[in-house]
Amino acid sequence: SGTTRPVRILKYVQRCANSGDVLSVISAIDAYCSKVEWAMNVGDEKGAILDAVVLETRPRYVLELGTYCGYSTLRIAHLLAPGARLITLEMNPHYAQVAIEMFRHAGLDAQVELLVGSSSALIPQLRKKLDIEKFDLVFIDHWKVSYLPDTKLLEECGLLKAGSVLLADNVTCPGAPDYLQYVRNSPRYQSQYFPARLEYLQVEDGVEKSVFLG
Ligand SMILES: O=C(NC/C=C/[C@H]1O[C@@H](n2cnc(C(F)(F)F)c2)[C@H](O)[C@@H]1O)c1cc([N+](=O)[O-])cc(O)c1O
Ligand SMILES: [Mg+2]
Repeated sequence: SGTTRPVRILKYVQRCANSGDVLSVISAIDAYCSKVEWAMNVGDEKGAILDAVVLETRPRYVLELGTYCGYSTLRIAHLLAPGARLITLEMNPHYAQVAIEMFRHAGLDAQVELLVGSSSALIPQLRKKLDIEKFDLVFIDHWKVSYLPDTKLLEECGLLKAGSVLLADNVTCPGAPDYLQYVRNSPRYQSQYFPARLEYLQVEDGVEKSVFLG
């Protein structure tokens, strides 16, 4: 039909979730994607791991690679302290528009800064463009082949400091083997794996938390 999957998810949220209530938006997305059609949101099980890492990190500056419908953006934004900044990168303008509408429905559009473009174009501009020195937390959930090159780009651009936390989705399914090998074998990272099911399915996945040591 004429709509895209993100648009169908957004319409369901706008119809069924209470506006201004981020938790009802999050559960509406999970309800739709578990009952009606699967979508690549981090989901509730891995989302709870993301929540725990956000709460323990108490980040002031957060970067997300891969906004899609904004599900994980909302989970993160909901747990940030006032004054913290959440930057999310999306290269598909259509997905970006859906995400902005999703943030509006949740009442969090003022809490999130969404940039549209490729990571290779945007990451080198972040310091100058956004006046951000370093990120305390990076949630990586975009193209799996981009995890490693973009992590190296974040290092080269001086956007990580000792203690910066990288949390990567899907390191088991679909998998990011070169990224895993890098963060698990580099002396510059302390890495830890959290097994969890792939969103909305009985398939094994997991997230990798890697602390940059400087
Ligand atoms: O392919 C998956 N995810 C790819 C996710 C891709 C999303 O990240 C955006 N992006 C690309 N580059 C940038 C940047 F940063 F450059 F701006 C942003 C893309 O436009 C898309 O919205 C995936 C697949 C499965 N699965 O089970 O197949 C499960 C999952 O959880 C997944 O995340
Ligand atoms: Mg994912």
